[in-house]
Amino acid sequence: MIHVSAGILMADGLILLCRRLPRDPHPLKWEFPGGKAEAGETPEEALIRELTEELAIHVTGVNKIVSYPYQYKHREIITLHFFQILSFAGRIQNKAFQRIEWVRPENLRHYDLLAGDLEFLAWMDKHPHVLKKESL
Ligand SMILES: Nc1nc2c([nH]c(=O)n2[C@H]2C[C@H](O)[C@@H](COP(=O)(O)OP(=O)(O)OP(=O)(O)O)O2)c(=O)[nH]1
Repeated sequence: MIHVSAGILMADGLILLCRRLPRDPHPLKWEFPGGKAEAGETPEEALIRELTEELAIHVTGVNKIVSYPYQYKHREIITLHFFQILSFAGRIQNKAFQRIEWVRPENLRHYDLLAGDLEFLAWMDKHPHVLKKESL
C-alpha cells in the first residue's frame, strides 16, 4: 500500500499551494507539499522529511486532519493523509516546485489541483472549523 502525506500550511488565513514541475508526473498541477512514504516510515515521518526536502523547513507540530484512498487511472491505489502543520522551524523556501503561492481557502477551487485533492476540498467544506486559522 502506498501512503502519501500532504501538509496544510496556514499563515494569516492563507494556505500554501505548490505547483508541480513540468517534468514531474501530473505536470503543473497544484498540490499540497508532501509525498510518498518510504519503506518503514509513518505518514507523519514522511511528511516531515518531504517538507524539509521541498520547503527547507523542519516541522515540529502537526494535527492529523483526514485520510482517504484514491486511485489515479492505471496506477496503484494510494492512501492520502492530510495534516495541518502547527509549527515549524526555518523559513519557507521553494526547493522543488515550479512555484508556490499563498491562497485564500475559498479560492483553492480555482486552482488546477491534483484530482486526489478534490475530495479534501469537499471534506473541508463540510468541516469548516477543523483548520486552526492562526496557528503559524
Ligand atoms: N505531494 C502530494 N501528492 C499528492 C497530493 N494529492 C495527491 O493526489 N497526491 C498524489 C500524487 C502522486 O500520485 C502522489 C505523490 O507522489 P510524489 O510526489 O511523492 O511522487 P511523484 O508522483 O512525483 O513520483 P512517482 O513516485 O509517482 O514517480 O500522491 C498532494 O496534495 N500532495
